Amino acid sequence: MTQSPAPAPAPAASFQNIAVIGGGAWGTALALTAARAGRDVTLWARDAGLVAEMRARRQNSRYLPGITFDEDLTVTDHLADCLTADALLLVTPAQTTRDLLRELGRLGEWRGPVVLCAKGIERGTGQMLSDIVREETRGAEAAVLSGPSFADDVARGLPTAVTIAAQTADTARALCEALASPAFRPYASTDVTGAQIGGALKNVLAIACGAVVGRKLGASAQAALTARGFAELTRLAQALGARQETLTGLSGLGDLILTCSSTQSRNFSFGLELGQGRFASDLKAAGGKLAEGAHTARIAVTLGARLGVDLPICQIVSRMVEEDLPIREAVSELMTRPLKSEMTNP
Ligand SMILES: NC(=O)C1=CN([C@@H]2O[C@H](COP(=O)(O)OP(=O)(O)OC[C@H]3O[C@@H](n4cnc5c(N)ncnc54)[C@H](O)[C@@H]3O)[C@@H](O)[C@H]2O)C=CC1
Ligand SMILES: O=C(CO)COP(=O)(O)O
Repeated sequence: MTQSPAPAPAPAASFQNIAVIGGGAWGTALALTAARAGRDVTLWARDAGLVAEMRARRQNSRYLPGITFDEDLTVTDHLADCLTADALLLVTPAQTTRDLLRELGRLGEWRGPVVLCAKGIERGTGQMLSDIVREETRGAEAAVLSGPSFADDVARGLPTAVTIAAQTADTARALCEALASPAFRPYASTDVTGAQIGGALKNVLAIACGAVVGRKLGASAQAALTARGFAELTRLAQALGARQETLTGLSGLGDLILTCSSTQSRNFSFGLELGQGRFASDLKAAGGKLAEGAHTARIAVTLGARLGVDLPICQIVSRMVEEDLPIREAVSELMTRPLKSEMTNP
C-alpha cells in the first residue's frame, strides 16, 4: 500500500501563541481578538498596576472602560515573556517602536513576524515602522495590521474588517487565519508600504476634518477635505511604492472614511478642538488621549518635500499642530491656494 504524504500543517498552527506588546486600547482589543480566534495570548503592558488590574478584574478600565474580558489572557509586565510566542503584535504608539524592539533584542532573539499595529512614521528619520523592524531585528519579517477599526468596537465584538499585509503572501495568509473570527475579518496583502502609509496619513487628515467640523464649515467642506485628503494620501503612498488597490482598500480609503467622520476617533476629536479655537500647544500640555496624527503631520510633510510630493492639507495640519496656526488662517490659506488641476501633482 502506498502511503499518502502527510498533509501540510494548517498555516495558523505556526501562530498558535501570540504575544501582544502594548496594554492600551488597541493592544487589549487585539489580544481579545486573538483569543477569540482560539490563540493562546500573552498581553504585555509596562505598567504593573494595569497588569494587576487586568489579571484581577478582567478589565482594562483605563483604556477600555466598561468592557469585561470574555476570553482568558496571560497578562504580564515582563517583556521577555513575549519571546516564546510564534508571532508578535506591536501595539504601542508609533514613536516607541524602535525602543521596544531594541529592548526586546536585549532580552533575547526574536525571529518570528512582527505585526505592526501602530499607525505612524518615525519622526526623527522619516522611516516606516517596517524599516525599523529591518534595522532592529535579525531578519524578522515585518507585517502590518491596519484598517477601519476602533478598539472599542473590536473589543465589544462588533463586526470589523482589516488588512493584514506581510512581506510574504504565506505569512499574510497565516496571520489572517490565526486572527480571524466571526466578528473579525482580515484580508491578506503583501503591500506592507501601502498598508502603513494609509494608516499614518489618515490620522493627519482626520485632524483636518475634525477642525472643519469644529469650525462648523459644513458637510460639503468635510467631504471635499476627505476627498482631497485621499488625493494627498495616494500621492505620498505611491511615491513610496504603494499599490493603488491598497489605497482604495480597507487600510486606505476605508480607514480614512471612518476616522474623518467620527468623534469616536481621537485624531478627529483633537481636530474638533482646534476647529473650536483651542491651540495645539494647550491641548498637548493638558495631556489627553493619543492623537498619532499630531506626531505624524510634520514628518509626512518633510517626507513629501523629499519626494517632491505636494501635501497642502498635511502642511496646514502640521502648522496648526506645531506652530499653533489659528483655524481662521488655516482655512483661508487652504481655500486661497493657486488653482490647479484636480488630477495632477504640481
Ligand atoms: N485605539 C484604536 O482604536 C486604534 C489604535 N491604533 C493604533 O495603535 C497604536 C496604539 O494606540 P492605542 O492602543 O489606542 O493607544 P493607547 O493610548 O490606548 O495606549 C497606548 C499604550 O502604549 C503604552 N505605551 C506608551 N508609551 C510606551 C512606551 N514607551 N513603552 C511601552 N509602552 C508604552 C501606554 O502605556 C499604553 O498602554 C497607535 O499607533 C494607534 O494609532 C490602530 C487602530 C485602532
Ligand atoms: O485608527 C483608528 C481607527 O481605525 C483609531 O483612530 P484614532 O486613533 O483617531 O482614534
